[in-house]
Amino acid sequence: MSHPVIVMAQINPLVGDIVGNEQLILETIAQAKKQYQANMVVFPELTLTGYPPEDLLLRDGLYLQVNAALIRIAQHTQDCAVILGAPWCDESGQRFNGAIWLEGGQLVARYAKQVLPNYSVFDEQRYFTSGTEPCVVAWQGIKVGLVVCEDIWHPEPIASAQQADAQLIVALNASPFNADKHEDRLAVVRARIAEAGLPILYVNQIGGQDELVFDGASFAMSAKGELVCQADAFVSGLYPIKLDYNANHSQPDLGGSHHPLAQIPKDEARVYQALQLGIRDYVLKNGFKGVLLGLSGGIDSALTLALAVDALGAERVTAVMMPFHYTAQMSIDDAQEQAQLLGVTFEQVAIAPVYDAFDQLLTPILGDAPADITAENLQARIRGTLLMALSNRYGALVLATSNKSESAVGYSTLYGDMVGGFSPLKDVPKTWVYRLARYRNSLTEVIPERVITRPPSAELRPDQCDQDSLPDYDMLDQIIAAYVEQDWSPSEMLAANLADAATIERVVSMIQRNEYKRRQAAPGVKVSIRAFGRDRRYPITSGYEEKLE
Ligand SMILES: Nc1ncnc2c1ncn2[C@@H]1O[C@H](COP(=O)(O)OP(=O)(O)OC[C@H]2O[C@@H]([n+]3cccc(C(=O)O)c3)[C@H](O)[C@@H]2O)[C@@H](O)[C@H]1O
Ligand SMILES: Nc1ncnc2c1ncn2[C@@H]1O[C@H](COP(=O)(O)OP(=O)(O)OP(=O)(O)O)[C@@H](O)[C@H]1O
Ligand SMILES: NC(=O)CC[C@H](N)C(=O)O
Repeated sequence: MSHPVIVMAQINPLVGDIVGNEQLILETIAQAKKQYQANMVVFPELTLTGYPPEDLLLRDGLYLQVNAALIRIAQHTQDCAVILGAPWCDESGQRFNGAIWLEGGQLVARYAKQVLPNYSVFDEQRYFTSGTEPCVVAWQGIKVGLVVCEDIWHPEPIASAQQADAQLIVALNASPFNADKHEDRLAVVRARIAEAGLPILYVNQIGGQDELVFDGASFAMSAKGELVCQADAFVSGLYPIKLDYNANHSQPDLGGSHHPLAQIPKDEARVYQALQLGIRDYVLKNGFKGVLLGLSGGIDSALTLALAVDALGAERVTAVMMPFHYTAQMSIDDAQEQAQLLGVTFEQVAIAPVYDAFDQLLTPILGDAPADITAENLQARIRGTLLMALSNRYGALVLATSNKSESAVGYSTLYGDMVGGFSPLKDVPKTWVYRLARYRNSLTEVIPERVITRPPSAELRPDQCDQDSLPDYDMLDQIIAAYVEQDWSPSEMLAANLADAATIERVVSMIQRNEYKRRQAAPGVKVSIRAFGRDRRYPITSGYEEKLE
């Protein structure tokens, strides 16, 4: 008996572009047939709309486009089954998150996702009704059960497919990245295999979508829980797997793939590549020619620049140094050196004339007050205005450089260094900014060593240093992780010795007070278990306080 070939299609759809996604699906089917003689091609969750389509799911027109595309795609399934993700809407207006089986030119079966995630970044109960039935299809002498993403994180959907005689589980996923997610997925699929004893094919999408990045890293596990195929992370690709039958043909299993098991990057490399893909897809999918950013000689803008160049190529990146009286010569030198090392266009615009003009206009109103936060923020806002002017003229997106530590405590200027369309380091704590900078330099040195070793400063007043206003970053990041990601109380932080009582209370209060700034901040890639943005929804106007008991 021949061994049917199943191809996992790890692709990068564009949310809302149903015609473009149909084209990508058709090209992928053609390639899977030609290159691997595929008998089945499996795509990720909501392939046709991309994930997450959010309120596009509320538009009637979306379903018309999806249905028309399905009819056209079915024409290409005469000799090969195609399983893809698409939403549907029934006569009563209920919407379902579907896995669609196309074969022999027709729609053979349609499965409705049973477990709809509604936590963290997910909002599926806003749109979809849960399915209640398994969907098991006879194919090439075996029975194949379909599930969709969150289904696999719970025992019941696979148990019900098994009761309906499924012998192989095919899971369509849109599973967003966080630093631990790959291991979590392997563990969850192993747990399902331990319960059901069925082989599982896990197909994930890749690509950036606003605040999410999908890492792919699709895989297949045999009924014994062995990894028989591991796709690469962060790239599109086709991964063929042979279906093996044993002697009596009753117990099919997933056999080998000629594709060697991919190495999934770890630690800093993993986070760096996620950020790189998130930047690339945000910029290109939104139609920008390139990016620009203020390069200050500090570590945040240095890492942002390195990421941008790795994501887009040096020719699409411009760095702008905008010195003022408080800018040290070494900042200018280091910025220039980094721009040269990376081969990006480097512009210099001194901001003193603009600052003086503002000062002249404001003095009659404000008087001769000593330079305070007003003067500091003015410098940041002049820089923001200049960057936006360049953006308008060149069609380049401005990258903001704030990190997660700064966003947490509001250590950035509204309409100043917070300007920008995308904020790559938004979910990267300052301590990780250093780790990622060192990691990038371990590949090739693109960030001057002094940028990494000198104490961080906003250079908005003479001899300013971040640690004049903030606790040490090691301590600050521990408090932020405990409060924002782990939901610890101040008392728990004190008991764990994260800092002294006054520091804990001060940082917690700063995090609470600065929701208004975060709500106006540009989006950025989620890489942690809880990012600011959709993943953490707090009121801006709030009287809630949390103090030490
Ligand atoms: N609840 C609320 N809802 C809406 N808006 C609210 C608000 N509370 C204040 N505001 C507005 O926000 C203003 C205060 O915010 P903003 O003008 O940004 O100013 P502010 O937060 O007072 O100061 C900026 C801070 O960021 C630091 N910084 C700036 C630039 C770069 C860096 C760096 O190292 O990366 C650090 C700087 O040293 C300073 O500590 C208020 O004047 C008010 O207009
Ligand atoms: N002299 C400058 N020229 C160009 N851009 C600047 C300048 N000063 C500040 N900026 C912009 O404002 C952002 C915030 O400034 P800040 O000094 O906090 O960041 P940084 O210099 O990158 O890192 P660090 O906080 O470690 O010094 C910078 O990342 C940069 O984009
Ligand atoms: N699209 C989904 O259902 C995703 C939920 C799932 N737990 C994941 O993140 O992998």
